Amino acid sequence: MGDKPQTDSDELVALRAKIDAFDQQILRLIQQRVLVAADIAKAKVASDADASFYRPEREAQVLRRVRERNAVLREELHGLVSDDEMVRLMREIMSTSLAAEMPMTVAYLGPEGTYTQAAVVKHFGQAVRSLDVKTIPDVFRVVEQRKAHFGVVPVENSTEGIITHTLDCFSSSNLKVCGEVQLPISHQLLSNADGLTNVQKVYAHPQALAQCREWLERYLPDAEILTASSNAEAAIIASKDPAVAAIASDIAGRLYNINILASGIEDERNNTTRFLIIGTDSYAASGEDKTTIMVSAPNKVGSLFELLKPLYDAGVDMSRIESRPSRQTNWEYVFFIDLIGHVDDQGVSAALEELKAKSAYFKLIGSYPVGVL
Ligand SMILES: C=C(O[C@@H]1C=C(C(=O)O)C=C[C@H]1O)C(=O)O
Repeated sequence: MGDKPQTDSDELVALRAKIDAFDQQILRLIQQRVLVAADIAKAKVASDADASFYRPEREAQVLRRVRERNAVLREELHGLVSDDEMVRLMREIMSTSLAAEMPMTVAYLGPEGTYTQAAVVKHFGQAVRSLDVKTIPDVFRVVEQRKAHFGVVPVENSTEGIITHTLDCFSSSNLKVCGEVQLPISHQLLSNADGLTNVQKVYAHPQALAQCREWLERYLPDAEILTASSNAEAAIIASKDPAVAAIASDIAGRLYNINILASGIEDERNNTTRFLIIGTDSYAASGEDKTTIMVSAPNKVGSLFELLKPLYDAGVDMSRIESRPSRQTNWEYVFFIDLIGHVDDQGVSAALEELKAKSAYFKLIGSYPVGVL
């Protein structure tokens, strides 16, 4: 390396010309793809003025096909782009396309920098408008009031289990689940303190505190532990006082100008949170779907067994069951059940009809594509 500007070899010049030619094609194809999507939007509105342009089931099918086709292309071309990466790129192209037609607003548990916001971007892509609200019930409220097209709420965590607050919101809301997204969660200890010994207080959302309990006991046994309404809220508090630390994401650290004192402090590796997408509409089957229902069994011996029997008989897989107090009568429960399949699938709909007939209360919370990203 000398002072002279480097001259590119003929080989490099030729390879760059190849890249330029591909870029031209990619640009043209993206513009053309978006124009076709715009035609689809017009056709949808022509057949139904209230039609929603966004179709989660179709997007899931497109992304699944990208994953399958990419696996074939990797073989054929000895391609280097992983299936996950290709799906993410396609997610962004669809996101941009949708925003060009109909900018969508998605409400989430704020403030900016929460994991829920990261889940919004993962599911809808960067082009979506995200609207931060203060609480999980507020997410439901703004979607009900049509101030946002969709909402994203956390529902369960692989370390800490169910987020009861979210399930309880479904009891009093008629919103439908129309999607799910999983996000690996890695927590950082954010603080502008000069080393761990100078941290006097730690703020975090109760879920994050629970996911980092062992780490805190080991490395900050003397710090006062305090809860915040969200991890990003905790980060804001920590940004104002160097004696305070917050448990939050690296995104929150960058956003609020706080250093990372320790990273990956969650007790379980593979710590993952599952989020639900909530909206006002139901959608058709994507081919690989889940259904969530809320039921209560009549108050007599063996009734839960009786209630679930139709699912068992029809061979419908139950992937989760959670019980919550009914909030009507003490010691009576409602059950939240996730099934594999869509309510329009023949086996599922027949089994659900039977289950409904046997239940004291039944509500379909939604059928939605199994998360692709
Ligand atoms: C183009 C459509 O509408 C929207 C855009 C999609 C896309 O860009 O691929 C897919 C589903 C919808 O969210 C469609 O329904 O096919």
